[in-house]
Amino acid sequence: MPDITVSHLSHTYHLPDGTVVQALSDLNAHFPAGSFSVVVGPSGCGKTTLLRLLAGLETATGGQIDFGGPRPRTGVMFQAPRLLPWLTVEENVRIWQYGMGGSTALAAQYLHLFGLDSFRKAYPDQLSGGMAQRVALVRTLACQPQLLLLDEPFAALDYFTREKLQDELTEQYVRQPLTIIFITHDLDEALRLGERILVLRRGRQSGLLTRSEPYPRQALADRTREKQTILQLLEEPHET
Ligand SMILES: Nc1ncnc2c1ncn2[C@@H]1O[C@H](COP(=O)(O)OP(=O)(O)OP(=O)(O)O)[C@@H](O)[C@H]1O
Repeated sequence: MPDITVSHLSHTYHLPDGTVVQALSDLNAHFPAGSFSVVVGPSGCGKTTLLRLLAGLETATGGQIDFGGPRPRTGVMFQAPRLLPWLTVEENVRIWQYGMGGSTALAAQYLHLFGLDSFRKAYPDQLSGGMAQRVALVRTLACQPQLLLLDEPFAALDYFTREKLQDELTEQYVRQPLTIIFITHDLDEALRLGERILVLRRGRQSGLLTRSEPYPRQALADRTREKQTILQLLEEPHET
């Protein structure tokens, strides 16, 4: 899969009272093929809008996204698992694969890898929040995406479950060719996951950090200096 290049991307929303909201404003960004990028920034800076545009769920009002060819096979995951309550765990994974490729064997393989064998026949309301989100991740991966877009997928989870899922995600990332773009407002999560950390402020990129530390990364490593850099990027007037 080729690199993804975002050029002069803008997006505006129009509220019913006529107010125009500039969610993204002349954003330029580069997502190399096979890299793990994290987009971090405060609430309202345009993170979800960027992800929705990358996913093709909305059309940008300006600028372009160049996928270097046809749009890659894309998996999207949100903060809520959005499982279908009338289907079992296994059926939730299988129905997602419909039209996207992926076999029963692959579904079973991912359920096994993520420790969900004994919950295959369970229904979503029989799962904990962490387990439901793990199913959502399995469901996305079992479609063999080339591009994985994740919008704060672990934000609602407790600390320990979040760390476990972060490690499980990086384990998959290391195992298979995958371009990941992960949205978060949590600096610890950004530093734990990202090889490239794109700092977004008021709809524009205000900085980019790169990290080469191998996975799995220590959860409690001292990252004060990097956090300070990101916080400065969020404070200073941006120049891109
Ligand atoms: N459907 C919409 N209609 C109108 N305004 C919207 C819509 N979606 C987002 N916005 C506005 O666009 C701006 C960017 O929103 P977006 O959800 O992309 O930010 P975000 O960084 O993901 O925020 P959060 O971290 O709170 O989810 C915000 O001012 C938001 O209020």
